[in-house]
Amino acid sequence: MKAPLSLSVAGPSVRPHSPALAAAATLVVLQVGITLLRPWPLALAVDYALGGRPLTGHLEFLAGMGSAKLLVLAGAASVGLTIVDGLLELVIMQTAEGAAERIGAALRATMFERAMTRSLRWHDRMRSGELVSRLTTDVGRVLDGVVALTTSFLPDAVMLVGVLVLLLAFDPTLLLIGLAVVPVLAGLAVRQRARIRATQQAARAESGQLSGATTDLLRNVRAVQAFGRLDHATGEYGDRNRAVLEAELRAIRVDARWTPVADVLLAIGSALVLVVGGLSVLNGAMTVGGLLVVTAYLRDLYSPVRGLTRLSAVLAKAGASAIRVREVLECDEAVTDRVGAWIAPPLVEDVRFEKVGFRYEPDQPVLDDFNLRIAAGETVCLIGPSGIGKSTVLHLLLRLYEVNTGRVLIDGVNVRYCRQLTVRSRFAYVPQDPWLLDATVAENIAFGNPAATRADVLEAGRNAQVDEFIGRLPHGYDTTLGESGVRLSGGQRRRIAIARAVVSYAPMVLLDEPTASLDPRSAAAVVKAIQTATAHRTVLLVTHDRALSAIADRVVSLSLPDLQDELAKPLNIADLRQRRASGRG
Ligand SMILES: Nc1ncnc2c1ncn2[C@@H]1O[C@H](COP(=O)(O)OP(=O)(O)OP(=O)(O)O)[C@@H](O)[C@H]1O
Repeated sequence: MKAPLSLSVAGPSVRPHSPALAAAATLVVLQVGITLLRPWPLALAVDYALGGRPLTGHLEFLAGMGSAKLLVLAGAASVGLTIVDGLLELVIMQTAEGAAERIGAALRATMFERAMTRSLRWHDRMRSGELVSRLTTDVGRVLDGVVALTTSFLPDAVMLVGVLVLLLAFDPTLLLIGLAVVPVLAGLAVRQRARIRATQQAARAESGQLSGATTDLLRNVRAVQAFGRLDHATGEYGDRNRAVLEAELRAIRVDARWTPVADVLLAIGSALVLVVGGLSVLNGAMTVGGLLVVTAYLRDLYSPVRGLTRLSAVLAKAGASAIRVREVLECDEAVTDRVGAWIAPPLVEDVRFEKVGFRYEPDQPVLDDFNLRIAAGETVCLIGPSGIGKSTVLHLLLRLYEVNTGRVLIDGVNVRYCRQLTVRSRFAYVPQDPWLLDATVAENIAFGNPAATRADVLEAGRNAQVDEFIGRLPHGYDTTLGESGVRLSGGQRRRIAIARAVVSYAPMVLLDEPTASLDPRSAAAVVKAIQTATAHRTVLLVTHDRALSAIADRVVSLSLPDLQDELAKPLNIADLRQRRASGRG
């Protein structure tokens, strides 16, 4: 079966919960046994209590009972079976659904972890809304498939076999008549499953696009309002929304068309049995109770047939979602550590770019034969026109992307052979967009160093000039910043990002346009913060700000390749320290 195979994507998350699922499946089989017993009290009432048939054979123990007592017994048995059935249903629901929720949580956690460790190249392509849709809706549908497999497939199959055996023993002719419609039904179910799967796949793809667009538009609500482009936003959302609606309606039409077809076919089978069985009753070849039992069993036979065809639709939907879940789980696009990767050196000599070539897209080189050496303790300012690749240089140092050619070295060791986490721990990064979380000021600063104490955070805040504005926030360092730090000004956000770098104690600080678009007063505060924060550290600074570039020991221009050889030369550290001491650094 194709759909269950695709559900194997949930396998590792299912395994720890397979005992619970197995228990649920066993109880469901027990429930099938109860269902198979349910027609018999009616037969007892009709044939023996009302019809006066003699109680012989395995019913002889009831022979002394009068008709009234037999009727009460039949009623009580019917109620008793219903109660047991209900209790089983309760336990099955709790066990299976509970296990499904746990499996869902585990699957989401695995997917999230997977997504968080994929390369930025992958994230550049995958919209975050699309990813959210896969983590939530698609995981939910895969779980529906797992639950349906546990609670429907096995019992329906057991029920089918059980009823077939009983009917075969009871009346093989009527069984054959009743089964006449089943091959037609099965053929239609197979075709239907393929159609449902295709329409569901299309609907899920459209839904993912809608989630992507929604996240993008909501994140940019400020731009939409500031530019008065509500028409554009609602237009784009409306188009995507309509596309989802149309795809879902198509999927519903395909799904719904199936129900009446199956019901009519099954009704034809029942009618044939009723006519032929009724004639047998009239001929005296069969009792009324017997006919009632056969028709009840036939209903029980059709119920799993209908159940299995419905299951096929659920699995088709789950299969479409499983493909989308699998795309995340099985994506191996990541910056990975080699087996036996080293701990990155402590950065006591230098960092070097040697003949580095890099491109985000195959046909668009960003860096080509790029060389740069930054000695430990040095502050280098990287300048160059917009889009030349300055931020890219910082990304390559952090090993957020792998270089295509050449090498990035820390103390002479290629970062490619070092564990990513240890490489990143050598750098404190202040990105152009400060990347603040929806957490408190203190939590945002401590993000730079999980071991930071409250005192470390406050000291970093002091050094990064956060103290200058913290008094104006309602709860000081415990004020929640809102999504992306919306409750702060640009300069305030940058100073928190600098405090985050300060608290990290990494030997080298990477700063990307930290004073861009700030007014002179805020820029001066940020420059002061940087000077305090970067004392005694190696610094690579990207800026167009003259005041800020003045704190550098060297300025490197990315637009002048002929300078690069000169810049790659080692710097005299003693000279550097002397210049720093004399106040030039
Ligand atoms: N994630 C990405 N995917 C594809 N191309 C990218 C990506 N990030 C940057 N680029 C491209 O790479 C080039 C270098 O970008 P980068 O951000 O390094 O430039 P920059 O010199 O820092 O520019 P600016 O001064 O404007 O910040 C640009 O042409 C940019 O379009």
